[in-house]
Amino acid sequence: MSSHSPAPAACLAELLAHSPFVKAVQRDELTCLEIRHPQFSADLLLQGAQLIHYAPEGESNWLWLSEQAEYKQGQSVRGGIPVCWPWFGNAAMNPAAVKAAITDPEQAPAHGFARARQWQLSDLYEACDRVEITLTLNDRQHPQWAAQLNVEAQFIFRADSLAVNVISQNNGTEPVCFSQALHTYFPTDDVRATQVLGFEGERYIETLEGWCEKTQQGPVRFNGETDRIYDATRPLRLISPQQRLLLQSRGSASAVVWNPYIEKSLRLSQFAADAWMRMFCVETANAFADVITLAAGEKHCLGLQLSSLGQS
Ligand SMILES: O=P(O)(O)OC[C@H]1O[C@@H](O)[C@H](O)[C@@H](O)[C@@H]1O
Repeated sequence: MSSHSPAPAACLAELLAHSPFVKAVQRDELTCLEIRHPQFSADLLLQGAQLIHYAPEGESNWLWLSEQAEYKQGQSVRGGIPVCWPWFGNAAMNPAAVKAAITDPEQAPAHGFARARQWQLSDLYEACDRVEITLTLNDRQHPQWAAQLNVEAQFIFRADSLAVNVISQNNGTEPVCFSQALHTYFPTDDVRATQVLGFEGERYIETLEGWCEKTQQGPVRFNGETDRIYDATRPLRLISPQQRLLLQSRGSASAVVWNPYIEKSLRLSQFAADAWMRMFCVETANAFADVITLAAGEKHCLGLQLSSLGQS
């Protein structure tokens, strides 16, 4: 069973009417593609190309989604996998080569503009063992962004794994430098009993201590506010009390590990005061020194794959 469908936005509902596994539903102001396959389920928002749910059949969501999540146009939903593009984090803290394409880094929104924009369904493939969806961002103009980059996001859902790829292509005539991240939120029963393995011995930037450089000793644990940019050279194992996942990346040499802990939680939107206990972010990135420069016509793929490590 399979179907290949180029899907212009105008006929989204019509094309999905023939889909065995995918339908478009409204979540308040946002359109969500609900994927209900016999082997897995997923919910993908067209705004931001933001995946907010993926679960193999019989399992709970592998992604954390805030119970206070709001589905409003122009604001990223708290949870899932926001796509930060074409700059990561505070624009002003990016290297000069990235800031060269940002008109006024002091005024630019955090994490770029793609996460708050409407993307379009451009390809859909459905089979007995997987669903593949490609979303394209057609509206790539922003007052703060002076470069010409195309971008699409591919999602490959299977019974036992999830893959997400963000493919950027320079369609201008000059080289473009940019940063980005797949800002994945993971659930945990208790972040204080959660570990991230695979950064041992790696250098990281401690953004909470004046962006100083440190070296990771042992697993990453969460005992306070955490906001670090790691060199990432190996697959990561995310070990929480109820879930053990393997996170593999491609086209990325950096990863951001984030938990707001108690005080910063109070300042976050769509975030309960105690939600810091139930989530952590490990973001597959091109950030800090690991930025991407594309010559005219060149492409780059930033990707992640999540699979289960089984029970301990
Ligand atoms: O609230 P936002 O804009 O989604 O950002 C959440 C967090 O995203 C992380 O990537 C940053 O390292 C944090 O500093 C930031 O607080």
